[in-house]
Amino acid sequence: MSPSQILEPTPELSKALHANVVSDQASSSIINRLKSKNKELQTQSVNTYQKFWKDSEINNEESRADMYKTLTNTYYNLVTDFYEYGWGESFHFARRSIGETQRESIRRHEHILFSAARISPGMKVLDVGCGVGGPARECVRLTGAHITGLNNNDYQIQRANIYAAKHKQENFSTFVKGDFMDMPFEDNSFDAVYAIEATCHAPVLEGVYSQMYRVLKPGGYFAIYEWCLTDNFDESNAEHKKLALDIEHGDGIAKLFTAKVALQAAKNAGFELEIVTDLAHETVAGNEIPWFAALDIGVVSFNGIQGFARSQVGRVFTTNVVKLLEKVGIAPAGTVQVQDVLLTAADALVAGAKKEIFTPMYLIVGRKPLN
Ligand SMILES: CC(C)=CCC[C@@H](C)[C@H]1CC[C@H]2C3=C(CC[C@]12C)[C@@]1(C)CC[C@H](O)C[C@@H]1CC3
Repeated sequence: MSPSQILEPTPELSKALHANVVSDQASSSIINRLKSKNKELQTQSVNTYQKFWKDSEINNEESRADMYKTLTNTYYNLVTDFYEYGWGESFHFARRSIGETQRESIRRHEHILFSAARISPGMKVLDVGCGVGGPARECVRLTGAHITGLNNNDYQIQRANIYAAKHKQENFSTFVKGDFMDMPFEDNSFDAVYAIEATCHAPVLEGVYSQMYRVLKPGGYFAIYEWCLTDNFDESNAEHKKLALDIEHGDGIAKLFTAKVALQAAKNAGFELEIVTDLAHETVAGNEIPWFAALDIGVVSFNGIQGFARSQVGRVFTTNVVKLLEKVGIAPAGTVQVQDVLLTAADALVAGAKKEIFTPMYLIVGRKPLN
């Protein structure tokens, strides 16, 4: 396969691929969304994504890093509908306390970060890698700040705008298309910047953190949840390497970095660090249920569609429905592969968490010096 066979995830492609979906309402079902895709383009997008990981000249770390925009953008063109179906509007994990619902825990995890970033009413805040805007909408509700969501994926931006309209938040949020390694904003333009499980898509962490530093006003706060390999990760251990690769493949990540690299990158970017901790390994009352439990549910769950989708029976059910839809021509060819990629992600994330070699919540909070 040659890179010339790559289908670039341009705005035109996004329009053609999801044409009927974006004009649809916020809550259209996954079956309707799959039905509305441009089948040919969806199949070519699946093939493009898989080239980064299967037999092809771009199946290597260097190509994935060089082509991180194509890799991650294509990934989100394929998985966004599945994420919303099986997870919700906030694409991140959270620790849970006994009696707390999944949705409550997700919100609480966001509140922890908003409060660490000292976000208050009227502030101008940047959400880097905002997904379909779930955390941004919660930040508006909680703090009364104005949020700019930066995202390089056109489809997610369109979804975020649909949700903003549904929640009557158009005056409190703006969603901007752009690359977080080269942000389309002036220096010193935001009062606070945060990123939730998004900067792991960068080919170089220092690159994205330096951009966050540049656009932040002096004295402003930077707060992130980073996906990292922990100190237990052993580069020479084949099982560890395979898990890291499966997480990368399953989650659209060019390369996972260690917590040490992330910490050094934040220092090099210029931040004065105030909090650095792995929340996955913090034993604090109120967080009895680990983050990965949401993907390790057991045989079956009747806790809403999303709980069911994540259970063993739900996973098999979804795979079989997608197979059937693909067979009868309702879903584009390749959709089963997308579900498979996601199941690879789920298994590798849970295994990586249990071996304590991976965390999705390495918390780094810092400040841009006043002078
Ligand atoms: C990729 C990054 C940096 C963040 C996203 C984290 C999570 C929201 C996703 C990671 C694995 C995903 C899976 C699903 C939803 C979103 C994630 C938890 C599904 C439950 C969606 C429905 C599918 O049928 C199964 C998926 C398993 C993995």
